[in-house]
This record gives sequence, C-alpha cells and structure tokens, in this order.
Amino acid sequence: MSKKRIHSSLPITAAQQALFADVPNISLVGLMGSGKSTVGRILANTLKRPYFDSDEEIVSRTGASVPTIFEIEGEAGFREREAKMIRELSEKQQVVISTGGGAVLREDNRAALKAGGLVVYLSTTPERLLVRTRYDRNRPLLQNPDPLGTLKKMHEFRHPIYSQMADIIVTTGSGQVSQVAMHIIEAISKKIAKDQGLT
Ligand SMILES: Nc1ncnc2c1ncn2[C@@H]1O[C@H](COP(=O)(O)OP(=O)(O)O)[C@@H](O)[C@H]1O
Ligand SMILES: O=C(O)C1=C[C@@H](OP(=O)(O)O)[C@@H](O)[C@H](O)C1
Ligand SMILES: [Mg+2]
Repeated sequence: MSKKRIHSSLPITAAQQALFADVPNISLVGLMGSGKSTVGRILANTLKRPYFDSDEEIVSRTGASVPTIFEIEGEAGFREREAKMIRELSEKQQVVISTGGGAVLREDNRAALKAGGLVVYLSTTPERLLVRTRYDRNRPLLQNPDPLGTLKKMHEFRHPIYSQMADIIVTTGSGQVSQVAMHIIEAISKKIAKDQGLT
C-alpha cells in the first residue's frame, strides 16, 4: 500500500496571501526530525506554491532510498547528489523547499539557498528530535546504539550554522505541525511589513 500523504492546508486571509506575492523561495533548514518535510508541505499547500523536498527528489530520481544511497555510495556520494539537487531547486521561483538536515554543511548549498530566497530554521532540542525520529529507519545517520548522543553532537555543530544563515528562526515544541506552519507564515508576514517600513 502506498504511503498516505497529508495535503492539509491552513486557512489564511486573502490579505495575508497577497503579502506573499513578491516573496521568493522559502527554504526550510534544521536537524533531522525538526519538521522540515511535514511542515514544508503544509506551508506550500497553504501558500499555493509548488513544493520540493530535496531528499524526496533524490529518491524519486535515483529510484533508491536514502539508506540505500548511503550504503552504496557512502555519505560523500549522497552529499554530491544533494548539492546538485539544492542547486537545481534553489533556481526555481517562488517555491517551498524542504532540505535534508545536512545540506547546510556545504558553503555552496548555503549560498544557493540564500540566493534563492528566505531561509527558515526549525529549531528544537535533541531530546525532542529523538522522540520524533526514534522508530524511523530511513535516517542512516541515526541507526546506531546512541542516536541521542549523535543528535546532541549534530546540534552542537550545526545549530550555529543554521542560526547564522536563517532569516527566520522558529522554535518548535509540543505544538502541532500546523501551528509551526502558521508561525512561519506570521513571522514572514512580520518581516515583510518591517522591510517595507510598515511597522
Ligand atoms: N512540531 C512538531 N510537533 C509534533 N510532531 C512533529 C513536529 N515536527 C515534526 N513532527 C513529526 O516528526 C516526524 C519527523 O518530521 P519530518 O517532517 O520528517 O522532519 P525532517 O524532515 O525535518 O527530518 C514526523 O512524524 C512529523 O510528523
Ligand atoms: O541531517 C542529515 O545529515 C540528514 C538528514 C536527512 O533528512 P531530514 O533532515 O529530512 O531527516 C537526510 O537528508 C539524510 O539522512 C541526512
Ligand atoms: Mg525531511
């Protein structure tokens, strides 16, 4: 049976929708389990924008899962595919992009995402990330005896990188994914108003 997809979108006003008319790409970055893939889809549906998940694009084009690519080509091989994908997706216009958590490790990826539009960092604690990812076998970097230790190290290393490149930082807690999508919309709306000198 094929995996069920959530295509939910949130009710936003026409005025709010209109605010986004000139907003370029919106790219989501953050650690594994931060909600990039889930929230990105809701955000795109709500804003009526095309949606791309870099991992999903790599998987559909290679016909192999992320763990299989890691197994056959190693992490280095996956990162090469990821860099090509990030470059391609960043060149699109007014789309929502969910990146893989490690995409920000390369300067060229960071530059491409920044040049394409706004970058939103979904931030949360390693403990919460573990709860969200612990039964998912699709993340090869967490298939070891101490996934919390791995997430803590990744958080320590990557949090400054995500924070530094982000236009907007949204901290996610016990709320629902739809609330996270709404926070992003509100935060971007505020930023637009501020940039236009309206506030
Ligand atoms: N803010 C949140 N609240 C509750 N569950 C969440 C939240 N963000 C993500 N999740 C859940 O965590 C899991 C991993 O989310 P996912 O979107 O795949 O993260 P990412 O793409 O950043 O690795 C999914 O089951 C998702 O529903
Ligand atoms: O953080 C990482 O290095 C990775 C994150 C994964 O994507 P998600 O962040 O969507 O889980 C996926 O790209 C791969 O397993 C490597
Ligand atoms: Mg994802």
